[in-house]
Amino acid sequence: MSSASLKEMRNGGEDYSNGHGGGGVRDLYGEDCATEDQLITPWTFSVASGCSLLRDPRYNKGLAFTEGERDAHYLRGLLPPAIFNQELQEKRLMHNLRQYEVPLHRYMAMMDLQERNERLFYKLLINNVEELLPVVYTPTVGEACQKYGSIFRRPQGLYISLKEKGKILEVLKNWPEKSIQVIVVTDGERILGLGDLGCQGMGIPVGKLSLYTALGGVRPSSCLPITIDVGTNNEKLLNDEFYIGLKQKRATGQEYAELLEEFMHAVKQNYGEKVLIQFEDFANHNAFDLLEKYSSSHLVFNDDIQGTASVVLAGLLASLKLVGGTLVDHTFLFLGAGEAGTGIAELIALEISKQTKAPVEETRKKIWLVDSKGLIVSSRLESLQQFKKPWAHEHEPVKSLLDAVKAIKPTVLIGSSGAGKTFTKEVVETMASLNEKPLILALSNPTSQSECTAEEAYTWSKGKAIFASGSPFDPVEYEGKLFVPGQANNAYIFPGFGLGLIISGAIRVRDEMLLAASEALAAQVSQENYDKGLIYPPFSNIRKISAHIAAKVAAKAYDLGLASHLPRPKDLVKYAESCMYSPGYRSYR
Ligand SMILES: O=C([O-])CC(=O)C(=O)O
Ligand SMILES: [Mg+2]
Repeated sequence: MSSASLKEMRNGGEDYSNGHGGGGVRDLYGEDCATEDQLITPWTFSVASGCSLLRDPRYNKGLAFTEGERDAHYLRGLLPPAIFNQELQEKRLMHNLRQYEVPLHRYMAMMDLQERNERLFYKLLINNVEELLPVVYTPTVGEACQKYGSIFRRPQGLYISLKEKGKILEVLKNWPEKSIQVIVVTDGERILGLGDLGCQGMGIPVGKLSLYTALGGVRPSSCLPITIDVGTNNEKLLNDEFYIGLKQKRATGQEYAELLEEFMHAVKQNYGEKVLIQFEDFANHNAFDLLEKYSSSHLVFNDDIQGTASVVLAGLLASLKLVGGTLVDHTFLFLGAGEAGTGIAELIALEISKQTKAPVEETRKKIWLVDSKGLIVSSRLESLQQFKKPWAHEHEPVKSLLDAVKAIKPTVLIGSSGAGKTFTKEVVETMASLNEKPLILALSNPTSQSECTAEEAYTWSKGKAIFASGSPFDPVEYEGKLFVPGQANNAYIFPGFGLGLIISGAIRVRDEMLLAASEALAAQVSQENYDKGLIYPPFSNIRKISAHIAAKVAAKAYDLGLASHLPRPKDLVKYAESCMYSPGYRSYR
């Protein structure tokens, strides 16, 4: 197939095919935010090329190429005669997907689609979000990471290993897209509640970024998934001949810190100050340090600490409509004092402090955490890791969760330990005996690590519990009544949060922005949702929800003087909506 050059460019645009294989129909995104309409004409040029156009997922439309496009782009004979519109393609693919009974097969079919026809992939994901979220994201993505070595086909992100030390800037330049707005990076040490999956953690940044696009409307071309490979301590992977990562124990200490430092520096040098770096699924011992170290010099966000905190706070604020009172009337008990547990605890304390004007040192006293050694109390202070110290309140030692529930008498019980089946029948029954409407959140992912199932929460509490979980559960019928569990997953927050940072050109993340995001999400829960006992709105409305979250986050960035995109748009919700990527096909004629 010959490749004839047929450029129609205005404004002296440049060829973004960047020497990594060319051809196809290319478009230029010059602006940080441009609507789809703006993107169609003056910025489009084409390099007619049949086969390479069909093989370029960003521009391929498969059977949806029109007669005219087939003529203009040398596609004649490369496709069967039928022409399908995108709706028919969507219908066909959804039909095919539903034939697979094994969730991992659905995941693989979706990944194939993403690599074949990106717009169709996003069309499916956006229009069938409730059905497909569990496929491309939690829980199936967890299994995909566990088996990533054997299902690996094409690299979907950048791999930066110890071998690239000293060359990270060059590695970043190998990525074909130049205008990056969001990076999700993991070092694979704590993938969901599944532990150290090393280099195979790549499924997580890929999955999170596909939600940035589908749920938050961030353009796919400006998203970059990265896995940092410093080895793994997972013996099974080290002994697996199909393992795709470095076969060595994890580098730690200075060696680790130096690689991360080089990475952070290279990212800023290559993409500037406004690129958002989302840390994902790092182990506790690195997550807190990295966030603290880089939050004053980079635009960084830790999804497991801050995103989870924001989504849980939103659920708590919304739940007050069902249980009454204000936040300060509640007592909180956590099982798990890692990133999620302490992150959520701190954000609750900040919100109570904001509402009551009491200092945060005081408001923390309503919040108790249990870790693997029992209740965190002041007599343990010396031996506690730094991030647990603020939660060491005066109390006698308590060993088990059940005893802690009995001693503290919480109104809200939150599981964030990554360990499944830890909310036992006795724990749930005790919560129900102490409270008219106990709030029980089983946040650990994927489903196998959930502290209890939705069915257990409802039956053991005799229908009294208000329940939400990190991984999705189906509705449960108990004594003739249907209970619909909520999904307290950070996927509600990070896409809209990131969009808010992008549209305002924010240069730093602040806690006030997280509080704003929580309040925005809570405000999206409708009376109809409350009537069903829900404390989160359905994911089917997520794009609208994300626009509202983005608007509140952007507003905060402007208020705090951290926004670099001036002037401030008048209607931030409308502006956020206008910036969102939409996956409809564009005409190449
Ligand atoms: O990925 C998810 O479903 C939520 C999350 O960040 C985690 O569990 O680490
Ligand atoms: Mg995570």
